[in-house]
Amino acid sequence: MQTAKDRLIVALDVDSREEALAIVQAVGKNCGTFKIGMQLHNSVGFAITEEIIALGYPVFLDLKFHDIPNTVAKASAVVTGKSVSMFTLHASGGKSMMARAAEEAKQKASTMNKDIPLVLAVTILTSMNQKTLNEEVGMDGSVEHNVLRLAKVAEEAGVGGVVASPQEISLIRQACSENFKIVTPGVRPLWADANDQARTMTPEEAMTAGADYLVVGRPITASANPAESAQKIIEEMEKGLQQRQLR
Ligand SMILES: O=C(O)c1cc(=O)[nH]c(=O)n1[C@@H]1O[C@H](COP(=O)(O)O)[C@@H](O)[C@H]1O
Repeated sequence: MQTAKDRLIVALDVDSREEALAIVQAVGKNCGTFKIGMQLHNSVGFAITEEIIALGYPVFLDLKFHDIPNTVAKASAVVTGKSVSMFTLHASGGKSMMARAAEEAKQKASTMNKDIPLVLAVTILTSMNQKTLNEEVGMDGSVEHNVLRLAKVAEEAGVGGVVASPQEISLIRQACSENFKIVTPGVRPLWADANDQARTMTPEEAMTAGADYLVVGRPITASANPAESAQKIIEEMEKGLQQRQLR
């Protein structure tokens, strides 16, 4: 059974190896996985993923692939070859793109005799609200309707889970199978700024609602004491897990 700590993913949204390793050193004991996104990866390349894995931490490589199926499938094999534990693609790339990526990750992991990474489909970014989605992106309907629709397509395509806001967890849980993973950014303790996140919940609320993993960046990495902030978040997550077990 995974503890609250195992379920906390800390986003290393910084520019350099040194800044990333300083966070790893500060909060390594207080989280389960480190997420490397386009900022850090595009600054220093795969070296930092390899270094953090070599230190013994699982890495979630969040490059949000969105391209034609063949390109995304081949990129999925590349990141699987780097032994990442999770990686992302955009659900809006379509079913065939997601299916090819999941298949390629499976095959690559099998040739390397390694665990298959958790392939995660990003539904609707947590920074988006209804107005942006409808008027700028041009998707009709509510955010919830679109998240649910994309989550169902992702599950049909054979990926392992989705990235969505905590506000959509219960809807996804009702519509998708129990072992389909839900990873939620947009998590904000009451003591932290929302920044550019639009659809948020507290760590306790997100865990109560049924999230498998929470992604937290700035409330930890930009705080005066990252280890203490991570520990406070874990305690809030524990309360949520207890609520969930009581249901
Ligand atoms: O795929 C993601 O991880 C992601 C999807 C999404 O919808 N919203 C979102 O915030 N994220 C990522 O989650 C992290 C959130 O960071 P903070 O807002 O600083 O907690 C960032 O690294 C984002 O890239």
